[in-house]
Amino acid sequence: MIELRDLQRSFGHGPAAVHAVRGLSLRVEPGEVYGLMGPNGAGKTTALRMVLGLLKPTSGDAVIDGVSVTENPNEVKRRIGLVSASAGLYPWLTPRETLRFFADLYGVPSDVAEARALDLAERFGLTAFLDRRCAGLSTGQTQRVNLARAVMHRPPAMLLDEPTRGLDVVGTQRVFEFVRHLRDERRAVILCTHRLAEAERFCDRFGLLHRGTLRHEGTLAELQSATGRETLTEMFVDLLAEDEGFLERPAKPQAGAPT
Ligand SMILES: Nc1ncnc2c1ncn2[C@@H]1O[C@H](COP(=O)(O)OP(=O)(O)OP(=O)(O)O)[C@@H](O)[C@H]1O
Repeated sequence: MIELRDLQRSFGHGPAAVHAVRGLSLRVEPGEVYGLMGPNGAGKTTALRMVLGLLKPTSGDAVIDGVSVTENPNEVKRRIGLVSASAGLYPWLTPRETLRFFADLYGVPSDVAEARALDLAERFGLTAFLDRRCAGLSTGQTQRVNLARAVMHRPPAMLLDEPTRGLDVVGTQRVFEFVRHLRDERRAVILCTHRLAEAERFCDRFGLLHRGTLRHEGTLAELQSATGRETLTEMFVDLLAEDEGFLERPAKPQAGAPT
């Protein structure tokens, strides 16, 4: 289970301070895919970096599978798998070496790691290039290695930050199948993506983050009823229009008003 407890993070001090995350609390149960959605600059990556133990919260905490990130960041790292568009691979390693390297890093015994690497290579279609250097892999092949790498240590929690960035339709489809698989394996998943239509289909629940604050939370049906909008795209446009006032939006339908 992933639990964020009143997480806050500011950068800088005084009037110039950026309050990137302002009191974020949420819970993701095993087997649940939670879409943490928000426009650019909403605070998603900052929140994920705190959950991962890469950035110290100004206040608050995140608890992964019962372990507090502020008290025990190294134990938390063992319990989380990260897939990120910006995570590169070591170019001089092969995919097989990459999987073994990460297994080692997380303390997976080497005989288990060998069998697991072969199993994941099969599942993610890496077999044909398992012993080629990562430097020569395409974006799609690199992403497949990244997906396999993230689950080598079988973490109960998964964070996916823009996992489809730069991928074609087939690559995108593969990522969403991976998400479905993670749910079937009862992992707790947080997914951040700007692919709103896909997120609508694949996430069980959503948190709409704007300027560091969770503005709406719930299933798609709950969000639709809270916002009066049909799609996540329309909900996003409303959030942005609130700030910038430059978009002319049709008024939300009033309850009971003639249509
Ligand atoms: N190291 C930093 N120093 C100063 N400001 C930062 C730092 N990291 C993030 N910010 C600011 O915090 C705010 C939230 O950024 P963050 O990257 O978390 O947003 P995001 O929701 O992930 O956006 P995107 O969808 O564009 O990736 C932004 O205003 C950003 O400029």
